[in-house]
Amino acid sequence: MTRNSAVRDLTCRACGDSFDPAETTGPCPSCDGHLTVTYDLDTVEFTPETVADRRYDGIARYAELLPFTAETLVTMDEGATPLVACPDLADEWGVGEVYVKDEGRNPTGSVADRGMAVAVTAAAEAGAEDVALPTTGIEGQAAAAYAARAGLDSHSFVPSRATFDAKAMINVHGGDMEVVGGRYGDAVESFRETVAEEGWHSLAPFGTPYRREGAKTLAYELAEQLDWTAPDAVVYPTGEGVGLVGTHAGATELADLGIVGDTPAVYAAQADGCAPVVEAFENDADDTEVWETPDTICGGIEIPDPAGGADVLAAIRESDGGAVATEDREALEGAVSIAQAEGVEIGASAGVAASGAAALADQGALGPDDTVVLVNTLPGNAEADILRNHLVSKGI
Ligand SMILES: N[C@@H](CCOP(=O)(O)O)C(=O)O
Repeated sequence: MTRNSAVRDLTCRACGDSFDPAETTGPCPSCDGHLTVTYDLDTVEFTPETVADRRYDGIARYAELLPFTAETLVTMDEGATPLVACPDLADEWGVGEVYVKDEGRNPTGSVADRGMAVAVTAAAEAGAEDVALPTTGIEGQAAAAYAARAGLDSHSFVPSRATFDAKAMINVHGGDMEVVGGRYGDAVESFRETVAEEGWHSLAPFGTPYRREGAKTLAYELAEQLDWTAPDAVVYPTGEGVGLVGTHAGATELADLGIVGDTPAVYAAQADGCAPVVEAFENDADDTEVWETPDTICGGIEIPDPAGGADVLAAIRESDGGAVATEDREALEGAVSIAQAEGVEIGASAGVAASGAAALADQGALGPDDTVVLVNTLPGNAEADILRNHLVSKGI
């Protein structure tokens, strides 16, 4: 058996239609909306005790709440990343506890590995030979790695500004890459023009229901690492929204199963040079509008038209969270100060989570009794040049 027998169907968030997962892999066939994997939670055996008995450390540890069995997953033990306490930050911000969930310690060095493990498994199960996606860089690196492991060909559409490391590693994994001049929006356009024509299996964010499924595991790990309690707040650097939406979905499942009492408030952290989610949140809108002039040093979250905009807004409202934008300078300062005070190396996008959390603490949204988690999406040394240039610009 390859599929988890607890999976009920794929349900469309927009029109409510449901589909057999054996017959559909992409967006909703009725309306092109986002499909969500639903489970018969009554039949799921998932408790702290059953999890403790598992012989897996990575995401397969939580296979009862994933679409495929542990033995079927295309996995490199992604997940099982450290939750690092940052007491100096907690003191500085006047909040109870601060942790960095260090996703830079994943097999290809980013949070994208979680989703890609499940999405590439789904592609292989569906008999795909080629997978394709638009990417700011790290997701393409992860897709190329997992596709290589599954024996599939991968095609990444990457804006020229993506980091050298990510582009190089796509090639090192044998992935095909189209480097598109311009910014991420141009890469998405080029992807769309090609993917249908070639008949490739889409790994685009929300173009498959399965990246979100892998992203859910971050919430299970947080709960397990905090002795099966939910943190009060998770501050997530947000681009397309897969990570934040998946984290909220995983936390909601744990609450529905009665394993944790409440879900964390999720906060979308963005750079003020490209903050469509923050703008929509502040305007009480249900969906994002295209950000016409995206411009931030944090290339991984420079997403002017997030595919998951409506899903992110629903998740942050449902969880009593919010959205916060800060300047690039503050984000880089946040990343550098965590490296200097706590020793933890985080990337520029996670710097946005740090500066965003500081702003939220300042506004009183995070308080002295709160346990706050910042998600670090990739290792600091993948963006060492950006971080060091910030120091140079300060004359250090
Ligand atoms: N890609 C981001 C991380 C979060 O992305 P999302 O598309 O899941 O919102 C990064 O590079 O930091």
